[in-house]
Amino acid sequence: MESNDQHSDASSDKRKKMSCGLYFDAPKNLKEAIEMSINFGYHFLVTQLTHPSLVEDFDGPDAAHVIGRTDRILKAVEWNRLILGELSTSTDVDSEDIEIQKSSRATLEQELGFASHLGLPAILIYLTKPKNIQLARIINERLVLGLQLAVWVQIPIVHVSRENPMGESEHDTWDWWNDFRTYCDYDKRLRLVLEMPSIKNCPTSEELDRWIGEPVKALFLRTSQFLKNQFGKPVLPKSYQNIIQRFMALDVQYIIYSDTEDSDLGSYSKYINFLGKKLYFCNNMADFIEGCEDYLQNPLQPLTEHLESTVYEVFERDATKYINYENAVLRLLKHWKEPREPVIMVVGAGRGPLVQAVLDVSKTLDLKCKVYAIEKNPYAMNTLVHRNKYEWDSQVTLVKTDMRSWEAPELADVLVSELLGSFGDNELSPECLDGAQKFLNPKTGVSIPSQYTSFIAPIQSTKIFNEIRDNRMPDKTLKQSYETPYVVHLNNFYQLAPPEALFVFDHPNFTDCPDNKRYKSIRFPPISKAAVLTGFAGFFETVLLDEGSEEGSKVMLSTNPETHTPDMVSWFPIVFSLAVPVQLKAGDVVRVSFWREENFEKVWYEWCLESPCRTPIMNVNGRSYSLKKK
Ligand SMILES: C[S@@+](CC[C@H](N)C(=O)[O-])C[C@H]1O[C@@H](n2cnc3c(N)ncnc32)[C@H](O)[C@@H]1O
Repeated sequence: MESNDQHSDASSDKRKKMSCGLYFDAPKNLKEAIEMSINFGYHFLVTQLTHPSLVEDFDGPDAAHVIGRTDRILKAVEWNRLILGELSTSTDVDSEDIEIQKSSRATLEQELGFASHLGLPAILIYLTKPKNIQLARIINERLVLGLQLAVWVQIPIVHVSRENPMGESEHDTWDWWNDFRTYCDYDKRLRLVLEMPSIKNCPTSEELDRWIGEPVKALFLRTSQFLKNQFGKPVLPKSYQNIIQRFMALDVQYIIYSDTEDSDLGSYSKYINFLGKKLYFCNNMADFIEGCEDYLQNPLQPLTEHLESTVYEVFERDATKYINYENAVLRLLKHWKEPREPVIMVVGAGRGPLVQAVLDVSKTLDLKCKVYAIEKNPYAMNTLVHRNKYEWDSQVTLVKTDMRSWEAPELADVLVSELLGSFGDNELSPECLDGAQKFLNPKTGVSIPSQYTSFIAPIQSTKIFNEIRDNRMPDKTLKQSYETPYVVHLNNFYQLAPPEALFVFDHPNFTDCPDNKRYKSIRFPPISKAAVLTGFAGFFETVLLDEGSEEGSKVMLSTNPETHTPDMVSWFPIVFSLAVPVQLKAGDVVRVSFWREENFEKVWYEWCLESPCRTPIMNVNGRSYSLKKK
């Protein structure tokens, strides 16, 4: 059983990760129960720590000291790896009855102590009603005092009243969970176990989206929820498969609870494994991005740091990106009518993929071009020199310089660049291209790209919030960590509204003094479900070439989820966090202000929430994060 956050298991293979646990009701012989479960293909066992049947053999004065079964029945490593300890379901620390409250608290505290004594990786508790504040206080106290194990919180995935129409009132079980984890300060040791609903009450796609933004650790399935195929083997109905497919991205585990007569429990774990492989292979992007999920990366500082070989290699694996660039250059040069060779300058050439794209177009059109490659990174320049000699027949003029200070020998007809970060302008493409445009023909010169726009969307991701809180860099305070944007392949998150356009940059920008400062206040549509706002995800769209207003006249790249370029993997979103999560009710309006600021040495963003509450402005004067211009 994996109890802790494991974002760092970057090389793990999801195909092997359909980890299944078997729920075993108070087995008399725990050792045998484990052996049987393992033989059936399960990885862990869920069972009670204490149970009346486990202590009934004792009487006399010693009986008062019996808590549960003896720890010597298993080795420490077995307790630690194989047992998820279910706490008593008969306790109710939130009871109205003071006596029940008191005795429940005593039992709960004893069980928590016993679970720690046994060295279990995790315990399982249930939320069965809306009010769990006493339970939250006790668990939170343990967490704050340094509880070593994870707390799995089991809850029905859909409203109780939908499962039981005779229920007294409408409850959203997400609210129970949200209250509970909020009282526990979003502690990352709290993980969710979601009970699969009855088939007629499957959650809506939007309800699922919100659960996907939660730290879901396991799905709880009853054997009665399986159908039998023509060979008598268990299979899940399509609607359950669809739910499982959504949660596979979170690497969830599965707990099987036997509520039927079927003794072949091995066929259930086998089926779940089969399903894992089947659903995994439906996701053709999985291999490319696996291991990066929800992992915080610092955005690149392209002007002050030289990119490394591995980074260039990752860019170059993204065929889609270069096919689109090649297409843009091809569509532009197709119309070349001048009686001279077009001058094409690739600025920020890296190891040369865009130079290659230009040379390929030249060959396709049988149009000789004069090609320059401008690059400031001496190590990338070394690669360009080799490629020019051995692959490009020395046709390319290489210039090792900062494009902003280059005195070009002639004007370019086309400037080709890819200086875009996850937020479009956040790797200083505007500043670099404004500096380079002095060697672009002012009348007819074209920049590829000609425009880019950043987009933002409000998100809920307590996972990212906790990653920032718990893994901050030693040289940063907590405040600085929240004020730093991170590049993240978002996985465990819920987007609360569609992305809205933020800052637009056009190239070339032949004004006297290009101004790349920006300010915009964005009001998102009212949110449809209660949620927790933890920050904003940033994306971009870029127009590589714009040939007019007709449909299909633009060559685009996009990371905006609404218009994402299919199969393009070069950019993950950027995340701007808030310093504290903000609770939102259905219908609340999120309004945010964003600034792009600059001075002579750096560029930075500031942001703050205006609605439904106001927050202090983050990253004032780029105090925690900025992009250096030199
Ligand atoms: C995002 S990489 C793209 C590289 C390459 N075009 C590709 O697609 O693989 C940007 C490149 O631009 C270079 N660069 C950034 N700013 C520059 C500047 N002001 N002058 C010259 N090169 C620059 C960086 O060193 C880096 O190699």
